[in-house]
Parts: sequence; structure tokens; C-alpha cells
Amino acid sequence: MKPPYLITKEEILKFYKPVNPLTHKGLQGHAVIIAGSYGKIGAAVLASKSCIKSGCGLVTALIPKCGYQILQISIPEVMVVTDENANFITQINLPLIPKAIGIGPGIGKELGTQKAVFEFLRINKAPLVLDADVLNILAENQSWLELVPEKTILTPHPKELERLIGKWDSEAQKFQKAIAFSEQYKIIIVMKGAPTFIINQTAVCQNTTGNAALATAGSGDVLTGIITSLLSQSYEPLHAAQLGVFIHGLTADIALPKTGYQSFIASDIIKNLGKAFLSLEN
Ligand SMILES: NC(=O)C1=CN([C@@H]2O[C@H](COP(=O)(O)OP(=O)(O)OC[C@H]3O[C@@H](n4cnc5c(N)ncnc54)[C@H](OP(=O)(O)O)[C@@H]3O)[C@@H](O)[C@H]2O)[C@@H](O)CC1
Ligand SMILES: Nc1ncnc2c1ncn2[C@@H]1O[C@H](COP(=O)(O)OP(=O)(O)O)[C@@H](O)[C@H]1O
Ligand SMILES: [Mg+2]
Repeated sequence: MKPPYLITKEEILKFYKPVNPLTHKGLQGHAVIIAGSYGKIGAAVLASKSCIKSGCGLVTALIPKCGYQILQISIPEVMVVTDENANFITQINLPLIPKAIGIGPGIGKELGTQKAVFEFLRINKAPLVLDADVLNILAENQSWLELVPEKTILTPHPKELERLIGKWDSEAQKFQKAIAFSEQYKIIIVMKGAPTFIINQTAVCQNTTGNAALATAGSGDVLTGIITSLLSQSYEPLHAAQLGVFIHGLTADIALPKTGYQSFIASDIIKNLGKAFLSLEN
């Protein structure tokens, strides 16, 4: 494997698109976040909020009924569609054609949810970000990976990666297996960790931002929202993944002097998104 190339501010600025002064919400992209189940509606809140705070024009969240009031009260800017089931997602019927969809945070692995994921993958045409339980569902139903469109972005943490590609004996073997998986399904793997690597078939790049403050519940859910937002703003999938992990890490680097490692929480990533985006422009 060639040494990975580094995702630096300089590299990001080669494709970063400042917001056009004449844009409107319809042009900024409509993203959909499919997330949450009873006890994990927080994952849907975090992903939806980070999505709307990363520049897309409209966000619709699809969640089970139990999350309706929680989501509407937490983020009035986000529209909500509820499943007929109270506690977990059983059907994915969207009343719109989204520019991008992020699916998986907190959805669980109930059989009804697994069936809904299968039906969704069968008919979906939108660019996708796959995270958390949808990765676990795919790991248990590997033939469904054939339904995943090319250039889909998968964002596994190490355990989710292991469930997908199997155990590895060494770091070198982990990369070998991840590259083979990315080539087989023509997908982009955001291999989350410290640091995060992005695997796009044989090309590997390494993020240069972020710190241990990110080792906190929900920080991956927030990353899913950020990348989905960028994808819905028409960034190429690889660029959406690179800019997403760079900005996500940057929020923690910016916040650290004020929060320290211990008090930083996933909501602090969202709180610092503005400063992180601004730092790209000066
Ligand atoms: N507020 C909410 O609603 C929240 C909802 N959430 C949602 O909950 C669902 C379950 O997600 P999850 O990731 O907690 O469970 P799971 O996939 O079993 O992974 C845990 C295993 O992975 C390992 N592991 C993880 N990271 C690792 C690393 N860097 N390096 C090494 N190992 C690592 C770790 O291994 P350990 O070290 O503990 O042996 C552990 O065994 C999911 O849908 C998510 O979106 C959460 O986002 C939280 C906030
Ligand atoms: N020590 C660390 N240094 C840098 N980034 C980290 C560290 N620990 C975790 N992260 C980042 O935090 C995020 C954790 O994602 P994930 O495990 O999916 O969280 P959750 O499922 O709780 O939302 C990833 O982006 C990962 O790269
Ligand atoms: Mg996660």
C-alpha cells in the first residue's frame, strides 16, 4: 500500500465551495436522516441537527413515532416524518425526493427494521451515507451489499468494520481487507478512529484533525449528519467524506482549549461547526 495522502486544509480548499450569495434553501439541497429508536432518539437529534448546521437547505428526519415531539422540540428547523411503529422503524416511505440520505444511527436491528432497510435499498436512488446499525444489518445480510449504490459512503467504527470485513491480524491486513471490500462494492469507507482513514478503492487518505475529546457518545452520529449534508450540497461523495471528517475533527481542535477532553460532548461538535467552517475561509 502506498503511504496515505493527508487531508489538510490545503487539500480541502482545492474543492471547498463557499456558499453562493444568491443561493436559496432549494438550491442548498434537501437531506434526509433516517435514524433513532426508543431510547436512541438522541442519535436522530444529533444527526439531524449537525446536518442542518452544515449548510444544506432542508432536512427531513424519518423516525419512529416515539421520537416525534422530542425531535420537533429539539430542532424546529428540521421536518419530521414518523413511522407507523412507536418504537422502531418498519417502513421507509419518503414523501420527497432527497438529494442525499444518511441512514443508521440508533435504528437498532429489529426484524421489522431489517426488512425496511432491505426494501429501501431495493428502490432507493439517492446518494447514501450508511452508519451504525445499518452497517450491522448489512454485516448480517452480506448479499444485500449488492444493492448498495456505487460511491456510497460507509462510516464504520472499528467494531462495525470488523463485523463487515471480518477480524484482522495486523494493521496492514486491516487495510488490505478494507481496500478489497471497497473495491468489491465500489464504495467509500470512512474508517473511523484516531486518526480516521478514508478508503476509496485503492486510494487511502488520512485525516489530520481531531483529538480524544471526540471519544464520546454520539460523535459518530454527528459525523453522519455532516457528511449527509455535504453530499446533499452536491459535493462528490469522496469530497463530502473528506470535508466531513476534516470539519468534524476541527470542531474538537477548536473547542478543546475551552472544554478540555472530559467535558466535550457530541453537542459541542455541533456548537463549533460554525467556527470550523469559518476557519476554512480565512
Ligand atoms: N444518544 C444516542 O442515542 C446514541 C446512540 N448511539 C447508537 O447506538 C447504537 C450502538 O452503537 P455503539 O457504537 O455504541 O455500539 P456497537 O456497535 O456495539 O459498538 C460498541 C463496540 O465497538 C467497539 N468500539 C467502538 N468504538 C471503538 C474504537 N474507536 N476502537 C475500538 N473499539 C471500538 C467497542 O469495543 P470495546 O472496546 O468496548 O470492546 C464496543 O464493543 C448505534 O446505532 C449508535 O448510532 C450511539 O451513537 C451512542 C449515542
Ligand atoms: N481518540 C480519538 N481521537 C480522534 N477521534 C476520535 C477518537 N475517539 C473517537 N473519535 C472519533 O469519534 C467518532 C466516534 O464515532 P462512533 O464510535 O460511531 O460514535 P457514536 O456511535 O457514539 O456516535 C469517530 O469519528 C471517531 O473517529
Ligand atoms: Mg456510531
